[in-house]
Amino acid sequence: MAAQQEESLLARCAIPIIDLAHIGTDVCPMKSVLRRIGQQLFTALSAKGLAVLVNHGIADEKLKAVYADLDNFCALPEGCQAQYLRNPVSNHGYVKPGMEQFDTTKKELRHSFNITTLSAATMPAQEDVPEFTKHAVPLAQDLTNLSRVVLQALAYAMGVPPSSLLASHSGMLTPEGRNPSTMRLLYYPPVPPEDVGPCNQNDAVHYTRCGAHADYGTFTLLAQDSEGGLEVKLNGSDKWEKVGHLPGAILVQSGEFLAAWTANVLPALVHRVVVPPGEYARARGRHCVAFFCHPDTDAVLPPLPLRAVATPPPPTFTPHTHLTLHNRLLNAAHHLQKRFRETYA
Ligand SMILES: O=C(O)CCC(=O)C(=O)O
Ligand SMILES: [Fe+2]
Repeated sequence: MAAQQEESLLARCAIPIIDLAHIGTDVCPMKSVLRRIGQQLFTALSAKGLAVLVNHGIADEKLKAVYADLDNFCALPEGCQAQYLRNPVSNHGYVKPGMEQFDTTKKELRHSFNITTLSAATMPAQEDVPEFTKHAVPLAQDLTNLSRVVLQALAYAMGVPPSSLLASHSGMLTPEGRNPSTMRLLYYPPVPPEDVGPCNQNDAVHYTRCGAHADYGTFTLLAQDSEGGLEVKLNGSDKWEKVGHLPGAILVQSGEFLAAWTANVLPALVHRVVVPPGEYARARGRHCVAFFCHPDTDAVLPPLPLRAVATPPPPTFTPHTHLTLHNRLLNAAHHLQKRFRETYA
């Protein structure tokens, strides 16, 4: 009997799929392809808040290698992990379950390793996780380059010079710490069989994987394994919908900075990761890699010359109340620090 496909946005072809074949390189992309991709991305992000990239050139093996490295990191003794704990200033390092909470009513079972600089000295040492740096650095570079392609494509669609958007994001993963962009490796461990506590329902521990939120930056690139659980609220809708899985694809989700900069023409995508139902799914771990693309800390972006877009639907979520406008120029740095204070213990 054929396996039944799960009902999801991807299964219903409800997320625009954008083909990056023939793009060239991030340094010298094909202008005609960039323009086409820019239009498709802009349309997708304005209507849905997300799109799917295929033929992006990042091999699945590279993702699987970092998933395995993170598993090895999570298996280290707590004392050894402790030396790599997240640095609150740089945001680089290991975030153990409970350290970052989006939903305070549930226990969020999630291990993350944030990478904000590629210096080997800040990565797990070879004797702890032998190939961590060897795998993570090239993947971070690939995702930085892919972000540069997305930025240039968006610039075309927004009517600003691609070089201006690249310039305002020029510090991604550079050692000077002038750009908060982050590659995050995520592992969600299996969830205990039932949400029941030792005595009665009031003592029950309620688990989730990642509470509802929108990401803070320009956009997020997201590669996930096939375990499922990612849900989104499409713009204008209050309903949670499963994203589903398309092998090899990378999702693009718009973030709060982009929403603020475009006056919600490109609204931030609200998302969460739930524990899929059923004993089998609960007993399985989930892996994913997110690349949070942010503007430079000192970047000030001008109001956009957006051509009047047909009145955007009312946003599901108005996330940009902390984004500050200085003389009508948008500065993202304070906003990010505020979000970190809200979510990190
Ligand atoms: O695991 C995922 O699919 C999403 C993770 C996420 O939303 C985040 O870390 O901000
Ligand atoms: Fe997120």
